[in-house]
Amino acid sequence: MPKVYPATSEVRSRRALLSREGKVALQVICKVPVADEGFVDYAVEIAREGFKVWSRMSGNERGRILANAGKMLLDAHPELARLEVLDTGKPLSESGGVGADSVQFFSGLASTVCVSGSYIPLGSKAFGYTRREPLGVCVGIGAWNYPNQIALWKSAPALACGNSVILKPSELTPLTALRIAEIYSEAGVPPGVFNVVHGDHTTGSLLAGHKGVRKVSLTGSVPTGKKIMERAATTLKTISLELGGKSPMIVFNDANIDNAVRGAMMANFYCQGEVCSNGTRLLVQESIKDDFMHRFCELTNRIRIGDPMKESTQFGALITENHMKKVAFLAISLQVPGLPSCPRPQRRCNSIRNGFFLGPVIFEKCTKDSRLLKEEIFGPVACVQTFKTEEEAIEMANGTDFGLAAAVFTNDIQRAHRVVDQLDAGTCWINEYNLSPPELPFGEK
Ligand SMILES: NC(=O)c1ccc[n+]([C@@H]2O[C@H](COP(=O)([O-])OP(=O)(O)OC[C@H]3O[C@@H](n4cnc5c(N)ncnc54)[C@H](O)[C@@H]3O)[C@@H](O)[C@H]2O)c1
Repeated sequence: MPKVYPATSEVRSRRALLSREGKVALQVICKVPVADEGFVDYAVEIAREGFKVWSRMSGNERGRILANAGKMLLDAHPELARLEVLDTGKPLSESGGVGADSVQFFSGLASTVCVSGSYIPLGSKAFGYTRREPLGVCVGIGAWNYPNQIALWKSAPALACGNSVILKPSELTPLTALRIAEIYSEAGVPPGVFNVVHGDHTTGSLLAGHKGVRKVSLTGSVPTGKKIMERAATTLKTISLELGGKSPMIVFNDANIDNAVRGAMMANFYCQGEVCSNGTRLLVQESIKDDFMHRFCELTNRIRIGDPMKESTQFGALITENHMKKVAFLAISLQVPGLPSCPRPQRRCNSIRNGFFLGPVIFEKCTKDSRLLKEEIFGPVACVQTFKTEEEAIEMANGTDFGLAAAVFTNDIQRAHRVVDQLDAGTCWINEYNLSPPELPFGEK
């Protein structure tokens, strides 16, 4: 059952919304309580009780309940998508049922991979065996860009393996987690097994350091990852960190250029560029650069920016005013010298008053030591560089501290795998970008 805690202080979720008439309004859409130390203790206690029940059930029973939840989450997709738009400002067309497929996938593994161990014969007189056992209370701490997906990607495998979960969504996007908790509960997940605790970094820090918690999984920034690592070390708990990115997308001159441009659009402007794995460093072979840029700018100029609740909108608002200012600052003031190659959509954004809108920007003259190429911007800013040889492309691609993702676009299958083999990145795509089904692992190397 979702727990409701009395408020000690409040986080206000403030959003710029475009109404159906196209008018813009800044409004408070909800207030959520911030869990303090007492509430965190309470949540952990409840989750420990839930764990006793859930971990004793067979994998098959857990799988059946999770399969129910997966189906109910899919059915609730329109409602969850609208909540996600309210939470994030991203367009409805991109707020799809991401995450429900993960619950369905892990429901199928609950009675097999999640619980099975191995049998090891030790001669005629003995044998040994290994068991996969649930850890206990697992905490998920989420970022604001994909609240629905993060809640489900974190909870589905943990629940399938018999753990109980406390989810702390980002303080900027509190809405979907509560609806997800209701759906889990209606699907048959026992009380105390999936719990939502709201709050900011103080609540996250309390959870990360809590002695009753066995594991913390964070999706967030590198600085937060370091802090959680420190806090978790005080009680020697296991952690998983899904952090930031500055990923390369390499386009060779034998690639299908239309497909590569489609990939570059997905890798930079989907979800207003607020995607950790985005290919924001576009490395294009010199001989096709003009053709690539022409088609890339043409498609970028056609992006439909506007009311995120409209089905036809492709590009919504950034998460907060502060984030918009940070993205704009990095994008505009750090590019020296030269103007962006494709600033036209910016003019459309300027005509939308009061919203946190920032149109897509493409820079094609990025200098090697520019901060634009080094720091995660987490907004709709693409940086194009050129290379001459395969070796040069690999060296440029690996010139980052963030080894999250990468992609290679080429029609030469041998080259594709040869280059991927040398890329220092967790997820590598070939002639694709940001494809992340639940069957595949996702994340850092
Ligand atoms: N690799 C991935 O899968 C992935 C996916 C989405 C977003 N991200 C990354 O997330 C970042 C953007 O999200 P954000 O701004 O919400 O990140 P953030 O690090 O500011 O916050 C993430 C979460 O951590 C909590 N938090 C902050 N400080 C904390 C602390 N000291 N102790 C415990 N919890 C704390 C926040 O309340 C929030 O819930 C980007 O860097 C992006 O690349 C990564």
